[in-house]
Amino acid sequence: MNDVKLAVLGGEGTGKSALTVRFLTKRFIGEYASNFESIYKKHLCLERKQLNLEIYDPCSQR
Ligand SMILES: Nc1nc2c(ncn2[C@@H]2O[C@H](COP(=O)(O)OP(=O)(O)OP(=O)(O)O)[C@@H](O)[C@H]2O)c(=O)[nH]1
Repeated sequence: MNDVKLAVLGGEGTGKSALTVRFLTKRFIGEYASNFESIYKKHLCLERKQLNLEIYDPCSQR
């Protein structure tokens, strides 16, 4: 089992949360409460390897 940690980086309002949630749920959700950071965890199988994926989605500084 491999652990993979991923951070989503980008400018304010560029769609970091939308991209992350779409990857995890296959759905586009238009609006978020984006004033807090989130860590998502997902278990997946990629090329026959089991992965524990942790995705860090930071909130922009305002
Ligand atoms: N039409 C469209 N709108 C998008 C897309 N991705 C993001 N948006 C919109 O762009 C806005 C910002 O998206 P977020 O995912 O909140 O962006 P973010 O980078 O996480 O924002 P911060 O954390 O505030 O910096 C939201 O209103 C989304 O609905 C897309 O692929 N298409």
